[in-house]
Amino acid sequence: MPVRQLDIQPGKKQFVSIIIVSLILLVGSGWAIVNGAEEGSVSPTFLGSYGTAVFIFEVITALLLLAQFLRTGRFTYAFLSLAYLWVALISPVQIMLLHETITLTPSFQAGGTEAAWLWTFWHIGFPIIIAIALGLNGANPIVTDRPKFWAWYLFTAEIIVVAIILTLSLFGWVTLPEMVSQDNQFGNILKNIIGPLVAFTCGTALFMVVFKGRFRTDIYAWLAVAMLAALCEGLVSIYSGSRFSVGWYAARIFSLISSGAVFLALLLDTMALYLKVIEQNKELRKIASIDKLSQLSNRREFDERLNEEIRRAIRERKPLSLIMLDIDFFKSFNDSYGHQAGDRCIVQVADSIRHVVSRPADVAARYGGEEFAVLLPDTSEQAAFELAEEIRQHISDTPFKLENGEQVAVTASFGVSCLHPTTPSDGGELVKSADAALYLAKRSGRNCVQRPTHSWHCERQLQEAKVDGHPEVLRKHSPVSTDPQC
Ligand SMILES: Nc1nc2c(ncn2[C@@H]2O[C@H](COP(=O)(O)OP(=O)(O)OP(=O)(O)O)[C@@H](O)[C@H]2O)c(=O)[nH]1
Repeated sequence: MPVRQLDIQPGKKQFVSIIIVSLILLVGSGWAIVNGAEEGSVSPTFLGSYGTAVFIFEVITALLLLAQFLRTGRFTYAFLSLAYLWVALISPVQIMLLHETITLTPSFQAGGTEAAWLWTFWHIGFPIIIAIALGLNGANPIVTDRPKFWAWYLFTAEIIVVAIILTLSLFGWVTLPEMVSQDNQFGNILKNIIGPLVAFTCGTALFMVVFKGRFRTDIYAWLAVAMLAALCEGLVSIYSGSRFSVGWYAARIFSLISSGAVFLALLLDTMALYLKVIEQNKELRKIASIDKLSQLSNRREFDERLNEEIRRAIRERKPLSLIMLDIDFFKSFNDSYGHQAGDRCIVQVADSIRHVVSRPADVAARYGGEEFAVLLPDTSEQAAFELAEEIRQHISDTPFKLENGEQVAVTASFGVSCLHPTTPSDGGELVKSADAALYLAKRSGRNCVQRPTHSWHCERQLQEAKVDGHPEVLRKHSPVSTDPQC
């Protein structure tokens, strides 16, 4: 399903930049119209760089706009992309025809007139397609849920049309009216008909972009600049002298601005979207890993971190400890003071855990209901035991305040376990033993900390010996062992 919520609105800085560029375009065109007929230096290398820049800008802009179409399904973006593809396909050939020798190769019957006609197709086709694009962008923009199919269909159709235009222009199969004389002077058709027509279509497209697009997104805002630049190019072309005149150079620069404006907007959009996605990913990760009530890690995050820490402890041959704790008589607390008070009590216990557990590597989590777990990497059983005792003390020293001001004592029971993991499945073993110790704490009268039973330790040592292949330990713990400790 296409995503439609990622349009970036232009900020204050962008509006200021748009106003500055527009003013430069208007003042520059005024100047170029007055001085346009003056001869400039003939620089065929300028044509090469200009052609390359236009082609690259147009191709990338067309692709980025195509991506917008595939994302949103809006036909406006499809046609905007077609407009830029149109220029990308026609402009290299047109610029090659202008290059020094004028003819592309002798087998092509093409020259200055064909170049001028391709310029016409380029400069009239582009604003017409832009105007169509904006015409499709009403209050209820036309969208499709099959953007890929339409992309293939529309792009193929345009490529066929361009192929026909290029073939007709390059092979001399049709005789087009002369527009440029032998000495590169622009003819009457170009000056009196084509130039004004280009200016008119660009003006219409600019009107559509401003009144339909209303600067709602970066793309529409910079598209307005692009169309203003295209309009300036058309106007200056009417008044410029010949190829390589001052006006001709100015028109080429406006053409570059027209090509680069949306390209720049799309680049800025892509950057902004990239940063937004990173931000949202972080936010999503946080939402997915935090328990809403206690703001500690949730069970999912705990399980993930347990696996990670087990792997790390195996690698680094370090101990891993776990504290499991459960609020005492929580059912009767809920029954006596209500579920909401119960919730606040869970938050208070979580605060006590947070107060004591401060190492960044430790993971304090709500394991489920009124049960919590604290994972302590690189921590011995004795250190974990002391930490659990500290949490227990903090919880029992912090009575719960009811809404009527009455204070209620809250306690919790703790199970502590520690092991030097040897296999990834030891995560389950660690939880099981801490849980067993917690059960022991409940049976021993609650509000206390317990470790796993001695027999669990012996069994564990036996397992480790099997894994490490220490026969002496195996012998010590074998069923016929006379070791009084086990
Ligand atoms: N208010 C509240 N209660 C919860 C929440 N999650 C679990 N509980 C309640 O916690 C109670 C846990 O009860 P039990 O498992 O019997 O344990 P207990 O009453 O604390 O008894 P001991 O653990 O043996 O001390 C149940 O009544 C659950 O409904 C929660 O998010 N909020």
